[in-house]
Amino acid sequence: MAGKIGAGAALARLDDWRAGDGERDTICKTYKFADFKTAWAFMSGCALKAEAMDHHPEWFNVYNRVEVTLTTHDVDGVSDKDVTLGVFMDTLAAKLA
Ligand SMILES: C[C@H](O)[C@H](O)[C@H]1CNC2=NC(N)=NC(=O)C2=N1
Repeated sequence: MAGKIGAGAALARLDDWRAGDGERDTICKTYKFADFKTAWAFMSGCALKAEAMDHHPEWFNVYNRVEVTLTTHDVDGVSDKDVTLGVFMDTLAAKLA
């Protein structure tokens, strides 16, 4: 099981992510797409990756905006899995831009 690395270490390996503002150790990012169907395509691609990783995002979608929070419940904080999923999300978002 991947250990907790903490939001700070994760943010050093990601672009334009930020630490969550609650008590929990999390990282967050808001993506804005051209329209709803592009946002949905992003979420669909990420959902398949999340299932393959058995590691799932906490997210909110309204129209073309997707707000993502990543943390690893099993270690009660940010782990390498969150970095891996965050990199995947950034790569897919760039392709859909
Ligand atoms: C049993 C445990 O819930 C599963 O192994 C997976 C499911 N998806 C998950 N997603 C996230 N973000 N953190 C987890 O610890 C996690 N665990």
